[in-house]
Amino acid sequence: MGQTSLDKSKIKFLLLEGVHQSAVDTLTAAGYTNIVTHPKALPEEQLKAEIADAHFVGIRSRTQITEDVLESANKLIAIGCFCIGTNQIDLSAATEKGIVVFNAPFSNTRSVAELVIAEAILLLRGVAEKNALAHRGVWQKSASGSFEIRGKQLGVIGYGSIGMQLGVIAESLGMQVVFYDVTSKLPLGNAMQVASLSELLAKSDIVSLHVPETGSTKNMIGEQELAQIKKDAILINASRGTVIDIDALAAALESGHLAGAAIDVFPVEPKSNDDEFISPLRKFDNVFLTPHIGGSTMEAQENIGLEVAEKMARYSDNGTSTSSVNFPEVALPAHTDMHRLLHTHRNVPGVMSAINQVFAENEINIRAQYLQTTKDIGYVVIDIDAEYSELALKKLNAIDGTIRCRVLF
Ligand SMILES: NC(=O)c1ccc[n+]([C@@H]2O[C@H](COP(=O)([O-])OP(=O)(O)OC[C@H]3O[C@@H](n4cnc5c(N)ncnc54)[C@H](O)[C@@H]3O)[C@@H](O)[C@H]2O)c1
Ligand SMILES: O=C(O)[C@H](O)COP(=O)(O)O
Repeated sequence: MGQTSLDKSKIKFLLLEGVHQSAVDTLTAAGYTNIVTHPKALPEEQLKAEIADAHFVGIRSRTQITEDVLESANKLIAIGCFCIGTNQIDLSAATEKGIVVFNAPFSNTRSVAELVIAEAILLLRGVAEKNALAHRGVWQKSASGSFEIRGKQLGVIGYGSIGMQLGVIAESLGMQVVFYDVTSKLPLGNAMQVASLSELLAKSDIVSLHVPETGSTKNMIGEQELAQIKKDAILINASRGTVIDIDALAAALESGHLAGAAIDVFPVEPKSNDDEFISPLRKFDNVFLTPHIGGSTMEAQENIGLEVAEKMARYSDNGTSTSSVNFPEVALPAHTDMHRLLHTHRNVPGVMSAINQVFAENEINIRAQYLQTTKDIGYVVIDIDAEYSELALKKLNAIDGTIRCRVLF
């Protein structure tokens, strides 16, 4: 592990929302000791106060990192999302400030897929409703409306990591899988891509959503789409709450058009476990309502803790930004005996030439240089001899277009 210009004990990691102990252990093993943890998301004002002197923040899906919050985070160099979704962060504001965002793109994939399969089986057997009735003393032994999952058609909307994993498990249970995605995807097993959302909705016995929260997915299942779903089909959403128009879903359940639903994510979710969960779906016995637990298994949380903490420690130690969701990706070797300058800048003509001029004009030999760019920003890493790093840092910071520059040694 490389050393950082700031003593490791002074680099503050703020970990929120009960991030798994494996994250703390990983950071501690990497030599970081200033780790502040909170079991819950913080109210906005407290978040602003605590993030003010943090170099790294670790969150899950509840903490909203808005532009306003980032205004208070002047020392922040990276955000670790200990989950898949990154929609809770204003990514363009973070990028503008040169803050790298990491997530765990695969660690809870299996957990979500397993939950969806379990819900699909139980909904096809009417277990949600029969269980609720039994708790109220009603004995409803009947085969009517109960079906095996074998031979049924599963429609997956969003055939990414979770959608694909779900499709594979579903096929192993004898289901047929169709999927709809905005990009062409290699179908795993015998799955088949359909050309339109309408086609998928009209064909499927079970419709399951696995898209990210974006402008294009907002309310993608509304009144019109619900009407296109086969009568007596079931709908599952463990992606993001904004994807379904929840009032339209309540109406489709009220009318009996759908046989049931399983919803794990909601347009508005309680801020903490102490707050009441309010939803028009609460009255339906044939609907599984779960508190955003698709990825909440011990296995997933431990793996996520390890994965994201490693990414943050590596970025802190040597500048590696591999698998960041908003930054040019640079995988860096160790920089033994050298000082390493990390320069983030707007990707406009002239910046790289101004950077290289600093070294030419001051007769500083570049021992190694790594550059990656995205459309908007460039990330250049330059290794030089130790004696020049203070001067170079000052000069690089003065270049027009610089977002941020730091030095590691
Ligand atoms: N409930 C939970 O606890 C939980 C856990 C993990 C992930 N999630 C959510 O699940 C989402 C999906 O996770 P993933 O790992 O499979 O993501 P992914 O990025 O691997 O896959 C998403 C897929 O959706 C497709 N897509 C995007 N916009 C679309 C649109 N408008 N129509 C159709 N397809 C579209 C993409 O092309 C991609 O194939 C995450 O973004 C996250 O919000 C929820
Ligand atoms: O994006 C995700 O991975 C899920 O929504 C899980 O979020 P959580 O860590 O808040 O459970």
